[in-house]
Parts: sequence; structure tokens; C-alpha cells
Amino acid sequence: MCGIAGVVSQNPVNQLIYDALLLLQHRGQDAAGIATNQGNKFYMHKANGLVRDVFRTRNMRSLLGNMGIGQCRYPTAGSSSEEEAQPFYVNAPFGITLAHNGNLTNWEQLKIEMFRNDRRHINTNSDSEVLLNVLAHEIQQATLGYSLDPAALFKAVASLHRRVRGSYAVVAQIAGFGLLAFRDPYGIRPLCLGVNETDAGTEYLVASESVALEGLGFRFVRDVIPGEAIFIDVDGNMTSQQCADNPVLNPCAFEFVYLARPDSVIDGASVYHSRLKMGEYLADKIKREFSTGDIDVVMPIPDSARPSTIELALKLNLDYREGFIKNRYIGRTFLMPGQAIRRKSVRQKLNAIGSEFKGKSVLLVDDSIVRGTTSREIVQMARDAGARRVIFASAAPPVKFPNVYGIDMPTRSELIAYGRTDEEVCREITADALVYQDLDALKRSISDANPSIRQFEASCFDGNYVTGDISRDYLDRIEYARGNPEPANDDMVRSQLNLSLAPAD
Ligand SMILES: O=P(O)(O)OC[C@H]1O[C@H](OP(=O)(O)OP(=O)(O)O)[C@H](O)[C@@H]1O
Ligand SMILES: NC(=O)CC[C@H](N)C(=O)O
Ligand SMILES: [Mg+2]
Repeated sequence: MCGIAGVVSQNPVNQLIYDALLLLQHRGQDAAGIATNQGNKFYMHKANGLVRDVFRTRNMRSLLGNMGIGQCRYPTAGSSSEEEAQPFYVNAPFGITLAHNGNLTNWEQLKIEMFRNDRRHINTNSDSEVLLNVLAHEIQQATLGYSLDPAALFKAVASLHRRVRGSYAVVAQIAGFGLLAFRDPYGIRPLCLGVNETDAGTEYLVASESVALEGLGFRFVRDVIPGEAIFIDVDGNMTSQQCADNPVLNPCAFEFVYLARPDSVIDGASVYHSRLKMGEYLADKIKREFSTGDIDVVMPIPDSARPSTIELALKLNLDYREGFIKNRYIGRTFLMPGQAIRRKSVRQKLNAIGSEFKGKSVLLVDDSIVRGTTSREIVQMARDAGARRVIFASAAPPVKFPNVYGIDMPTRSELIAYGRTDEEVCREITADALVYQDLDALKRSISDANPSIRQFEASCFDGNYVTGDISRDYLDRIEYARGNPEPANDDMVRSQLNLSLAPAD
């Protein structure tokens, strides 16, 4: 996942986008970028690092104009190299910049197709650069012999939906014309729209999460509907259209478990309330399966597990204590690239308060167990601090399958629950007992917050990939690519696929 934001205003937007990215920083810590537009010109700055480190005053000063987009990146495809930081720019047609949250599952095929049929060169291994070029190509087709207008853009998005697979929430700007935002037909990644009335006129902000709108004083208008495209011209006129044939909302369940901020509302469901519900349902399961009489205290693994743990302790009528203190200057460890740095960061990030553990039977609650990096270290820290018994609970079910829609868990072997029973995971993390949320209960937690959400993208828990194009072979291939990080040479790919440089008939 990444954080994306796009603004059309009647005032300079550089600071506004910077502030939006700060509010979305939890979605991506690897790189950040902003592209603004003034007249017919784009101004762009992007680099690896946190938002506050990427933009110095001199960079901010050079980001001119009343329209702009920004992204904070957590890489899924390609690598974390700086050239894959977003937004991306393409000069034809009209000049377009784009920022993307999600992951395309057919980007390699598209990259080759684009070269062969559309004569487009893509310079990185980023799926988002492919997405931009598909959009550019479709806009070019939709405007051949016609003028550039919102209808042509909507037609282009409709063609894009037919061509690309995977997840994509997108903000793009067309130089001197306006801001285009759209969401894939399953609505896997979130995107919402806000408005702010100023003396100079109406300004619009499209962002990954509602927390960015609220934090900047915008009024939440609505979510972008799956498959829908919204266009706001540079004068602040907004139009929208459904561009997908069969849109059906399947929001990513993991957004509610971990990715999103609890104070955001996604697709009408409060993330905070769904996390409280996760705690309630997990408490029910613990009551059914354990004798709680032997538990002295319940503790969250900060930060993401707090809302669930508070509710869980309340339901179990047990003391809630903060036994681990987090160093607020260390980022989210799950988002960090590489296992060694993740493990080290857990120890640097969390420290135990010894007196809360001495001689006690503790129930530790985390939102999820993915690679097991956090839980393994935490159980040991609890024991080192003198805990008599350590029970571990996860507010999400076991993560057993790779995610191909924008969360960096692409290989089965990295996942601690892959090929292991709950008892085996319990042994791996060296806990005395382990309890996982049931998938049904997780889904209910989110539906309780908005009953109209009935289907989910929950593939990391159940292996059911909603886009329907994920084969075993595909999963094997991304796993292989992970273990052999050399980017595939285009010539080699072409010869393997038996493609020539000649255009298709
Ligand atoms: O099993 P693992 O691979 O360790 O991943 C799961 C852990 O990673 C996340 O925490 P993180 O430190 O990223 O962020 P947080 O402070 O928001 O909880 C998540 O909340 C779990 O604690
Ligand atoms: N996590 C994301 O949304 C990543 C966006 C895009 N796939 C990238 O790798 O940069
Ligand atoms: Mg955590």
C-alpha cells in the first residue's frame, strides 16, 4: 500500500499536498513525491525517504501551481530504488503525471504488449509506470480526432479497466486541464473525496484515507466508488462516471486490520469501530477456548493492536495494561524492507516495563502475525521481563497466502503460518498458547461497522483472489522473482514469450 493524494485548488497546493502526505505517512515510508501543475508545466520532486526528509524548503518553493498530486511509497513491485518513487510523468499525450496505490498483476505482460503494439518504452520495473502508460495510450486513443474532454477521459478509464488486472487507486493530472481519480472495479484499495469552500473558490482533495481530509479541514464528501472515475478541471468543476462493466466492492480486509489509521472511515466503515469489534469477537473465542481465570493482565502490542485489545480486556473483564512502550521515532516495522532490519527494529522500537510482567500470566494481543518477527521478539521480551506465562492472541486470522494487491507479503515461505498449524506457529513464536481470530469473525467486525460491505478481498487469509486471474503458476513466478531479484531483461522476456519488435497484425 501507499498513500496518495490529489488536489485542485484556486491557491498554491504544495503545502497542502505535503501535509496530506504527512497524514498518510503510515501507508508508506520508503519514498515520497509531489508533482504540481501551473499552466502547462509540471513541477516535480521525489526521492527515497520519509516525507519530512524528502522535501526541503527549496524543493517546496519550486512546486508551483494550484493543482497537484503526491504519494508516499511502500514498494510492492520492482524494487525500492529511487527511480521508482512516484509520481511518474509521461509527456504524450498532453502531459500526464500519476500516483498509484495498489499492484497490477499483469504488468509484465502489459509492459511487453505496450512495447510491441503501442511502441511505448517503460524505463523502470514499476507497475505504476506501466499503469501510467496504459492510461496515456488510452487517452490518446480516446482523443484521436476528438477534443480532450471529461467524456474522453472516462472512455479511456473504461478501456484501462478492461486491460489491466489487480488493484489500483489512482490520482493523475493532465497538464493545464485537471485532476483524474479512479479506483479499480473491486475497490480493493481505498480512495475518498473531500471538499473545502474558500474565499477563492471550491477546492477538492482526493486521498487514500479520510484522515487526510479531516486533518486538513476538508469536508468528507464520499468514497470513490469501485470502477468510478472522477474528474475535476482546473477551475474546480467536478464530474464523475462509472467506467467499469461489473463493479463490485471488495475492500481489502487487511486495511482494517493494520494498514489504515484507526481514525479513518473506509467505504463507510470506521476502522476504529471494526477494530473494537475484532477485540470483542476475539474475546468471545478466548472465552470459549481458554480458562481466563489464569490470566492476570492483557497487553496490546503497540500501536495497531490497541483498539482491539481495549475492547477484548473489557469483554473478558481483565486488567488492561501497557507493558510495552514504543519509541515513537521508529517507523512501522512491517513496512521496512528486509527481514534483518525488521527484527532489529522491533527491539529498538518496543521496550518492556519489567514490573508489569514479573511473575504474571500475560495475554499479549497483536492485530496480526505476518512473518512472526514481532511476536517472536515480543514473547521473548515478556519472558526476559519475568512473565510466568505468555499467551499470544491475534485479532486477525493466520496469514497463509501471499498478497498480490499492494501489500508486501509476496512469498509463502516468509509467512510464519504458511504450512504450519496454529500449534506449530505457537511453538515457533515460543508462546505458551496462541489464539487466532476466525475469518468469519474478522469479516463480521468490518460489516458491523458498515452492513452494506458484504464481500472482501481477504486473499492473505483464505487464498481467494477476487480478480480471478491469480494462478498457482503466477504465485510461483513472483516467489521466484523475489528470490532472484535481478530484473528480467526485456530481450530475454521477449524471446521467452516469442515476441518480435514487429507490431502485431
Ligand atoms: O508478524 P510480523 O511480520 O512482525 O508483522 C506483524 C506486526 O507488524 C505490524 O506492526 P508495525 O510495527 O509495522 O506497526 P504498528 O506500530 O502500527 O503496530 C503489525 O501491527 C504487527 O505488530
Ligand atoms: N504499495 C503500493 O501501493 C505500491 C504501488 C506500486 N505498486 C509500487 O510498487 O510503487
Ligand atoms: Mg504492530
